[in-house]
Amino acid sequence: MSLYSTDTIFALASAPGRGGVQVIRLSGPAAGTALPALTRRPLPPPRRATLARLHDQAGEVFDQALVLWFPGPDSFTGEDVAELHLHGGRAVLAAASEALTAQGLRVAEPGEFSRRAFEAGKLDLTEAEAIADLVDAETAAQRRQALRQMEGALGALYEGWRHRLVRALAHLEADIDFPDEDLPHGLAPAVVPVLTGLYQEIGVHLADGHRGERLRDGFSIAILGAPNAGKSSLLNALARRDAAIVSSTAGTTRDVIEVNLDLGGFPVILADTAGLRDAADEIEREGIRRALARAERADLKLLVLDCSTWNIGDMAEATLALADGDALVVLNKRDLCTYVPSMVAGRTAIAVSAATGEGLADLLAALERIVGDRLMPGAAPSLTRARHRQALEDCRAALARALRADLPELAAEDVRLAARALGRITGRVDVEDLLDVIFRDFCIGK
Ligand SMILES: Nc1nc2c(ncn2[C@@H]2O[C@H](COP(=O)(O)OP(=O)(O)OP(=O)(O)O)[C@@H](O)[C@H]2O)c(=O)[nH]1
Repeated sequence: MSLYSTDTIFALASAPGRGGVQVIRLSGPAAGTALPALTRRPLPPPRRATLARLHDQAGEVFDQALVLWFPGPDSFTGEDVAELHLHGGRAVLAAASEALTAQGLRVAEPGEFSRRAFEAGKLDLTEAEAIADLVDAETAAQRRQALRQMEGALGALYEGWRHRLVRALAHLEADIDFPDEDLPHGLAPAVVPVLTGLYQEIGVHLADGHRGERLRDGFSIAILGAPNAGKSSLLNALARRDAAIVSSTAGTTRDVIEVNLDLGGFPVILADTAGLRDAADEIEREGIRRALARAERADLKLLVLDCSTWNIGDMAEATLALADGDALVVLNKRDLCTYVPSMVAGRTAIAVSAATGEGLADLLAALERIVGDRLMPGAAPSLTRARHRQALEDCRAALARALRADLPELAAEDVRLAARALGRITGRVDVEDLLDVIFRDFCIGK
């Protein structure tokens, strides 16, 4: 249980500042007395918005507001909860905070409402994480993913797997503990297909190209190329603002400059980098080192070549060396070229002019397609955090050990570890349900 679970907490649930309405949420055992103390009236009927005048300690009315009462356990936190829908403004907020503090309520810690909801069993950890993701979502695809997770899709997938494991474990343990009992035959062998099946399913879930994590964090694209190819101009044109400095002096960009884009609902982080060449200047060399490091981490590289000066001999070798599977070739300055090749080094090239805007729509469409293919959610919910991935990898490693184990006792221990690893994702790590399964399925000892 939380350290503070007997405290009654309150916090501003809406964004601070001036506005039509601001919402203060209260949760805890004293919510049911704090609300009548403010309204000087009995509690309103549950879950019904009621207009009330709110009073401070001295009896002065500080606002006329809508109040709501959510008695526990049917509330977000599972505790008694009240909401004050006040007029938005600093003085009203200050008066409400003072009145609540005077009644012994305290300001909530960050995330404390969700934490209480988790502790009351109202949410699992994946759902709590999804609330944070929904609030942070900046694009439509991020919002959809967060909502799906908040509605429990990811938690249900992992809980489903955990239940299968717990069941398998119950079978294994029953075989170990009660070898002479009147149990169905061949229990332990029956466990093998369950473990192999789960091992494979988790493997497929993990091999998703990190789409859920990418969608949450943003798909990263690094713009690379020789100095003066027009990388900064391209970034500015795609971002529709002057984020990076453009100049005819080669070697202008020294550090990595990032802008966020929304490409067809998918979040993209576009990074401009220093032009690649053998630089004499120490700062420029550091810029190039950073450019290469950024390219290494990028999900996609845009190799920008100046089509007016370009020929294969001139092209910086480093640029070509970077042209691995995740690269798109862009021929810039097409306004200066009479001939624009459609292929470069065996790759399709997209010709654009960052100066006139020509070809940018084609480039954006190509990027949108690539990003969409890589991030589009599948039928099953995607894992969204490195924490989930780590736990699933631990689970899979434990399953592999269990399948290789010589003794049922050793197999059982690894299956237990595998189930715990899954439990870490949702926050359900209890073994009570294991006992439930044993007694329900086998009626051992009646
Ligand atoms: N005509 C024409 N000029 C362009 C185009 N794109 C960029 N330029 C010019 O090319 C020069 C270099 O542009 P930048 O965007 O600074 O090039 P960069 O690749 O970022 O250069 P570094 O920072 O040195 O690596 C500038 O004078 C731009 O105005 C284009 O499509 N057409």
